[in-house]
Amino acid sequence: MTRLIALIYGLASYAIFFITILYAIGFVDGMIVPKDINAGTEVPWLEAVLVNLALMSLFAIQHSIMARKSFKQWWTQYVPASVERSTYVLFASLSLLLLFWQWRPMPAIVWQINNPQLAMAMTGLSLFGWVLVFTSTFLINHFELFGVQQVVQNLSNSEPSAPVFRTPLYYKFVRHPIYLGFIIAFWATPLMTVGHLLFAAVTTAYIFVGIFLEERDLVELFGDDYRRYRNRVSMILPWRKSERPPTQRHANPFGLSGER
Ligand SMILES: C[S@@+](CC[C@H](N)C(=O)[O-])C[C@H]1O[C@@H](n2cnc3c(N)ncnc32)[C@H](O)[C@@H]1O
Repeated sequence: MTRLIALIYGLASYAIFFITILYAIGFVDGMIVPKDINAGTEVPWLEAVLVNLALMSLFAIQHSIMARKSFKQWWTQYVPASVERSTYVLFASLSLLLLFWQWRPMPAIVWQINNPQLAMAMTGLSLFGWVLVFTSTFLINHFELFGVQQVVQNLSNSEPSAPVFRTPLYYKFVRHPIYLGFIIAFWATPLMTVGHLLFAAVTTAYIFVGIFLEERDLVELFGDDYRRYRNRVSMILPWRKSERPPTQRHANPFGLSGER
């Protein structure tokens, strides 16, 4: 019975996440949803900046803290391990929904593309970013990332699968295609307002902090496999890294050579 409740909870959290990500596309790209990033009542700019920063910080803090191993160890004393990931997904979705609801528009224009073909190309590029995000989650393990695999395994009384290091397709070119997808989706817009710029800049900065924390955990989890991968494949932009032995990189972090 408890396992069935866990499954229903996991599926409900996944459904809320799915609605949230669809809303996020409409919110950022100004499509379909009732309130997008430039909609709503205008308030004094200082109030708008403070409220928007607080909303983004709430998401960032929740998202970073709940993803750490030490937090999970403490938290699973109170929450069954099988629903830990679903709870994380649920809290992240709720903090994003709060952001969409309470976001204060800042409509001053930073850039605007008036050429219809070019404007459409920018929106297309943003949608390509979302496709990159979505498809990359399947390359890693979509249902494990969003907690569904854990509640299904728990229902069938099987052991949770150990994390597997994967580098398929996009992961051969960049280490963080999901984050690259978000950056493209947030910056490629035909109408960049001050509010949208604040959103794109803060989330991009947060992504780089997230990468730092995530890679620390990945090195701990996968050891030399991840270190070698990091030496070989670039972080976010798909250009080839010059291959150098890892020892030389550590010994000589500024790339200064004593050789003449
Ligand atoms: C939201 S995903 C982001 C993945 C990656 N940073 C990206 O941008 O595509 C975060 C989860 O992916 C896992 N992860 C990241 N890279 C991975 C890889 N190459 N293989 C397996 N899991 C990975 C992390 O351990 C973390 O649980």
